[in-house]
Amino acid sequence: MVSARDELQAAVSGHPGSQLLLGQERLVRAVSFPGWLESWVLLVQGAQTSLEVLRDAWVWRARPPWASSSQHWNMWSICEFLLVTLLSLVLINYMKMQWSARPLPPGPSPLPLIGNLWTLKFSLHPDILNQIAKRYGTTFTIWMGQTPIVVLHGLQAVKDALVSLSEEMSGRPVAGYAKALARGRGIAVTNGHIWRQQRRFGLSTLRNLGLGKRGLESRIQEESRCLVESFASNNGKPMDCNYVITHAVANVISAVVFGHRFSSDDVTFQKLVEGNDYLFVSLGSKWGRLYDAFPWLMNRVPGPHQKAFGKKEYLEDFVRNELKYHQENVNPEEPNDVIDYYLAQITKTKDEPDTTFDYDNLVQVVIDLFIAGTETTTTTLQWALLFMLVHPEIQEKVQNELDAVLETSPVYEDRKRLPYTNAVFHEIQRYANVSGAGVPRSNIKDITLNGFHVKKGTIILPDLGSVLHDPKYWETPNQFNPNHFLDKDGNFMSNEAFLPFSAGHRVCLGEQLAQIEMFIFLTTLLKTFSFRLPEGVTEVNTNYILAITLKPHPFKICAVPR
Ligand code: HEM
Repeated sequence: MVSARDELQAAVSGHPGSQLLLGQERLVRAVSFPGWLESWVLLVQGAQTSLEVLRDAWVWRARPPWASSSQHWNMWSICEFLLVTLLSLVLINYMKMQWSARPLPPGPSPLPLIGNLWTLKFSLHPDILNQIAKRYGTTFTIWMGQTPIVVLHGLQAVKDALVSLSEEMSGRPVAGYAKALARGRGIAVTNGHIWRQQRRFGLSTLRNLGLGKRGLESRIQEESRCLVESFASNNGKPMDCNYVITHAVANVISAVVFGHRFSSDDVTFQKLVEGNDYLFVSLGSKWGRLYDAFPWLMNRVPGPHQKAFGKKEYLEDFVRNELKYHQENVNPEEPNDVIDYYLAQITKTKDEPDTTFDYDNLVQVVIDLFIAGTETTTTTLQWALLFMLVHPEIQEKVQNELDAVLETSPVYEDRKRLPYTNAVFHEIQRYANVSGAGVPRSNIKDITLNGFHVKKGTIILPDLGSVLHDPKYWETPNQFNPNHFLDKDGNFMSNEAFLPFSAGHRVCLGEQLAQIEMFIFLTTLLKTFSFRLPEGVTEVNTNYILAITLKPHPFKICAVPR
């Protein structure tokens, strides 16, 4: 076989323009798909030849050796060559995308390099995904740049994958940015053995913490009393409730993981909450996507992603300090929080060769619980208060039911005696749809989805928003309507399409904690205050802001004591 270098040399000794064309020709031959391997060899050879020509042109400047004294390097040829090379590369890239799209479910045609990013407006907008589903059905493919994502739309498609193929669908795609932040540790962005061990530990610890007299519920009740004080201190004046709710929710997680709460004046705690918030937002940012695409480069350039790494370090130091305190002061016989349980687990498993329980994983598990549990719950509670402002008649009906039923501080068990309140809280979660299009998964084995063969390792997005608004399961999917959860006699009625926490092996780890928390916070607040719009304000924006969660626009609220 004649090597690229031999061909180049032959060309150099021949016609002056032929070496320019050689690289082009190889690139064009690569497009004609002789086969994957051959195609790549030609592509690499084409690029190599082209680079060598350019290098020589640079070294010899305006006078290459084959040129006679009157012949000068023609800049036009270089420009022409570069243009054709570029176009060829774009064309190759496009054809490769089309080629790899063949076995995947149908979807809008991707553009070279950017895929469907333009159509998607560079994010996973629920309305756009709806439009695509109308055209291509419940299982379709979109391209985020060069990466195909199979989207599952509506309850049936999501259930067929997450529930019927729970094990196969239990992978999490871990792109560059999340990987760099979590460094392969913890629960939310790990896979395989490490994920299984850490997740199992997380679940059993949350269950253990729910029991006993210092159980989760009494901690949440304690926090709800502090939240009431924060609202009350504003004396019914207009306030932005984001800050107080975020602190209350972060304090519940603090109680779970560190075993104690923090005063909202505590500067270190404020920095923890702020860092946690920053990291969560940055995970969904454009800088994060740039990092996914060019990790080597992004590691070397400044930007908000570098700030996120700094915040992550602060969070890690914070957790390590707590860890040290626990090691020095806590009785291992009486575990009281996640750190205590984890330390006991490290000791218990230290001689097991395949153990993944160590201090680094401990730190990441704690951070995962903070990141996954704070923003989602805070945002849902914000939506809850916003919907109460927009639907004062619903707020009043809930309050009447609470007055009639509750005599003492609410406990989660009370939901069974409060069917209307329970229905309203479920409807808040359904309608708010804080997880938007959901969290991506990947399949750990080859599977068939809706008749399409999907190869192991494909990114699959179970669109949870489409389930929570699936017209087959909700009478008025686009209206806030508590009747979605009530039967004709006014009893609470569950709905199989209520999946805000997802489903299957990777279902939200904090589902129960979040539900208890939201129930106790909201019942306590609505029993104590009437929530009203500030005087003179007649309208509220109920559209969402598309961040990593679907967030409400900032709003002011008056908490008037009842
Ligand atoms: C309203 C509140 C919440 C909502 C709507 C929510 C929703 C979700 C969703 C949709 C997922 C992705 C599941 C999947 O991969 O399909 C998830 C994962 C997760 N959530 Fe939540 N969540 C909430 C609260 C919490 C809380 C309070 C905690 C912790 C205490 C928590 C911890 C986690 C963790 C650790 C994961 C990753 C699980 C894994 O990858 O195995 N979440 N959550």
